[in-house]
Amino acid sequence: MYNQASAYPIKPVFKSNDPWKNLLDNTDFVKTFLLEVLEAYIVKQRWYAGKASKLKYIELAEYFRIQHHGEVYFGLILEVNFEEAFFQHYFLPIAFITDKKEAPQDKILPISIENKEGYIIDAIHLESFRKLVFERIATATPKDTTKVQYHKNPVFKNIVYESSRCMALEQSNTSLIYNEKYVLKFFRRIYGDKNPDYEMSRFLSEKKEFKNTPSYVGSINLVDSDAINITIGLMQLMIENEGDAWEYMLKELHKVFSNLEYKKINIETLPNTDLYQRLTIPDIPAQIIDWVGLNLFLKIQTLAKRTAEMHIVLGSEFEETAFTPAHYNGDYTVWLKNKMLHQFQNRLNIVENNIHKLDGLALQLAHEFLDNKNTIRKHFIAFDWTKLKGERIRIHGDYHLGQILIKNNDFFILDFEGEPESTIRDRKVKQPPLKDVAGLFRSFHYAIYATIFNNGEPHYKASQEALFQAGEVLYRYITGLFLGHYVTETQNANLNLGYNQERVFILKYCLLEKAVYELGYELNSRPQWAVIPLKGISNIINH
Ligand SMILES: Nc1ncnc2c1ncn2[C@@H]1O[C@H](COP(=O)(O)OP(=O)(O)O)[C@@H](O)[C@H]1O
Ligand SMILES: O=P(O)(O)O[C@H]1O[C@H](CO)[C@@H](O[C@H]2O[C@H](CO)[C@@H](O)[C@H](O)[C@H]2O)[C@H](O)[C@H]1O
Repeated sequence: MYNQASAYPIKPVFKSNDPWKNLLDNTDFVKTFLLEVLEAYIVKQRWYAGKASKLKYIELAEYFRIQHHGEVYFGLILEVNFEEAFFQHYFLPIAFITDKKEAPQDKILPISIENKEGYIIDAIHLESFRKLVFERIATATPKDTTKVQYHKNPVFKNIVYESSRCMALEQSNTSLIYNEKYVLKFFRRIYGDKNPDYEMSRFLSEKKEFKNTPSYVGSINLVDSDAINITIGLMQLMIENEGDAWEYMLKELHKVFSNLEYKKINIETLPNTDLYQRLTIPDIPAQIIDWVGLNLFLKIQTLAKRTAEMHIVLGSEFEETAFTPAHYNGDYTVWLKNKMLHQFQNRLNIVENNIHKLDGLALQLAHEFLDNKNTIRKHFIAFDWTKLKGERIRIHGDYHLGQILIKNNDFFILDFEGEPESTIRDRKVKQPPLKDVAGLFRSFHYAIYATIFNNGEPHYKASQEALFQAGEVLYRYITGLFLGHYVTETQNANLNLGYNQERVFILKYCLLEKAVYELGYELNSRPQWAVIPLKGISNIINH
């Protein structure tokens, strides 16, 4: 039998006399495959989101065939059950190959089928599978009523397969590039509903023709045994880009912090401004422009404009109820407070369980976080909808600099899947658009502190305290300028964000929420980064 601890054996671990196309009807095979192979395989995958929990067992929830003449692939929907009494679903397409050169990586299981020795592999590594999927989307008919439904935007006619490759990026799903022109994202973790990325992509690009997101090309949805529509794949036009806004920001900020010494700037005498004041470029003192450079401020202005345009489009629907704007009410408030308190309790627990991983400033700030738990809890409870007059709309939900591509000095917004930890229903709840703005502001804060922590002393001569001080001044001007443009744009388009005090209240509420969310994300996936949200939380509760 297969030993999970060892490397894959050379000899097939399973022999089947059934043909490949019937293999999943063989209950012995399914049992061995799930129990003895997939458990070991899945936990090593980049897209597996259950790493912080203890896997109990895997079940095959559903499977379907993707086939053409003699070519057969299986799409597996795996239900991963955890010791902590919850489950997650994953999509894994599989293929059988007899020539291992066909897929040098990611062999799941050596197997002998009808005396032919070979491997079961993740089908995305096989060109013939990628080609078949592409052709299915390219030739999709407007009304597909089969179990696996392929859809395409009618604008895309006569697309012929030329090439395909895996994107090979650090990402939570798996994206393929076709003809160097299209990106097909296979969702790995899947939910019993249409994926918000699919819904938002169709709404923004197909229905509203919003230009600053990749155009929707097509999709694959599975209609499961309960007639629920599950999104498996989303195809969009590829945006040839110069990198993402996170990389751009880190590069720019390194220059900005280097300028402190290069331009002999006295951090103590830098002019300052109030937090979350609406600014325009003429409001920014010459000394600050000289230090930071006008270019970065102009970029922030463009990003504010694109963000506002996205929200204006998302707030412009009057028919499709999934997108029509809503007002604050009691139900929303109960939902929000429950969610916040649950998330906060979970974060307290994560911090307590991981405090041994922290030292120095991070440890000090973690103690401050725990000591302030009542203050933070009160902040989350202090949400009084009767005082709020603005609108709630569908939002991006996980808006940060890593979700934005840069091309020709412009920004393109991607990945509308929503916050990874939220349930699929929660991700579709209409939220204040300022929640996205808060996501981005946290990202500016992250970029500033990542620059200080990553480059630190060897590069910058100033003390860490002085760098924090300069970083906070910079944060105030960047966010103020962003707000100035964002609020003006949305007001001109009659998107109601509420009155000034309301806007600042929502922004601060969402900033703390996001920083608390991030603390859990970092402690679970990269504890050395936890200092960044901890510093963010400290700044928010102390100002
Ligand atoms: N349409 C596109 N054009 C160009 N690059 C893209 C496109 N879609 C995704 N990418 C690249 O792939 C990365 C991951 O995409 P994303 O949708 O965020 O996937 P995930 O949900 O797996 O995080 C993006 O950060 C971007 O670099
Ligand atoms: O995988 P996703 O992109 O959906 O988002 C998760 O991972 C993000 C990190 O890649 C994480 O973002 C946090 O770190 C970013 C820098 O790496 C920073 O720009 C973001 O502001 C910060 O939230 C995100 O929170 C998490 O959901």
